[in-house]
Amino acid sequence: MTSTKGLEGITATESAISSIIDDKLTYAGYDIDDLATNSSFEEVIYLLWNQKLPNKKQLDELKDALAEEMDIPDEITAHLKSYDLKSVNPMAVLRTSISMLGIFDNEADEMEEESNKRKAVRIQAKIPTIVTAFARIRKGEEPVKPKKDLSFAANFLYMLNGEEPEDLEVEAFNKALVLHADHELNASTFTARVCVATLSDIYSGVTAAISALKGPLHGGANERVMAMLTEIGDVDNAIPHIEKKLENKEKIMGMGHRVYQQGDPRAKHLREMSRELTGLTGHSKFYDMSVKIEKYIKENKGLPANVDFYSASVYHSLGIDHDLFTPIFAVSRTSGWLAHILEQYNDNRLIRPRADYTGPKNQTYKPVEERS
Ligand SMILES: CC(=O)SCCNC(=O)CCNC(=O)[C@H](O)C(C)(C)COP(=O)(O)OP(=O)(O)OC[C@H]1O[C@@H](n2cnc3c(N)ncnc32)[C@H](O)[C@@H]1OP(=O)(O)O
Ligand SMILES: O=C([O-])CC(=O)C(=O)O
Repeated sequence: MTSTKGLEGITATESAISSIIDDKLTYAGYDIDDLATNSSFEEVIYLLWNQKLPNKKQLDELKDALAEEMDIPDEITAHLKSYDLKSVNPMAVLRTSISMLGIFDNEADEMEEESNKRKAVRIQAKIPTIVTAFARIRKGEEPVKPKKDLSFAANFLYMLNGEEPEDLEVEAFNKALVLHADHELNASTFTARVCVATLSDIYSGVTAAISALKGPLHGGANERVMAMLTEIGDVDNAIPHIEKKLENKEKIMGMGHRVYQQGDPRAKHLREMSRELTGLTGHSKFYDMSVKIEKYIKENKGLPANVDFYSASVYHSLGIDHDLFTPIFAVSRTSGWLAHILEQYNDNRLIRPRADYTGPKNQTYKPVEERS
């Protein structure tokens, strides 16, 4: 047997949901540039789950179904109030909350397709309510009930801040949701598929995916980008700071990608949003630093910025707490995870690769008293 570290270059499944070919990303055949410019997040949810764009009636039905399911059980709100709120990691809270949500769903273990589709709507609808309720509770504020007539993006910002957002904020947030929604067989999506390929339930699949997204080499990079920019503090300090990190063999968060060689097509949209929003909110220095770092890393390491790099300064400009950046990624990526989970159930086979054994051989058991 020969193994490939990190499964690099291995094609592990067929999928009709999204593709990355020659550095071009499409969702069900639609170019990400087209979707980022024109579509609502709700349309993208429908697209990922059905591999076609909805007509008006189908879109309205999905919006109604999401609106119907946005409220969360009181037990989840009580659980969100039960933590040592200063030290808890919001991704750990989210991971636990989605798992707990399954406990309050009577059909959690039903495996029929229609039941799984109902649960997909339920999970997608409730995840923003959970993230925003937690964000408010830890500040000593009461959760804000969802407004069922707002768009998905507007509702998130409304539940987070308790007031209806400006159009520009909604537009930016919607675009960020669209850009993060799916990405072929990334680590968290693969995790979700491995989990449900055992015929475990959909809540387990999403909980597993959240666990994988949390790591700094994946979704957890975005909040670390912001920590780095904050530590740099000043545009003139950007390159010396990066040089020092590289000397210490540290990775620069938000840079590099397993699949993209030239560039991540999502990054240019987030770069432009960062330029605009940091300019409007008096945070231009974070954009200026980011541009310098991106250029330096490209020239010196040949690595492109990934989706996490500019999303950091975009979310910061929207006034969002830095440790909510990764949960927000999860709110969006849930749409992709659910699409992949449904696709996996639809044509399932257990995912079980092999390992090249490198440990000792031909050992003989000795009783503990005889061991040195
Ligand atoms: C949504 C997302 O998940 S996008 C990715 C988010 N993650 C990050 O931004 C974290 C920073 N980036 C990384 O760690 C990597 O680029 C990954 C994890 C994204 C991809 O990793 P891989 O394809 O496994 O590449 P790997 O980590 O093996 O790196 C290959 C080489 O490039 C270097 N490299 C890769 N990324 C970086 C980086 N961000 N900063 C500095 N060096 C880097 C590695 O040190 C390694 O160098 P070496 O060959 O001299 O040892
Ligand atoms: O595809 C990957 O490896 C990581 C990524 O960019 C994503 O999940 O959006």
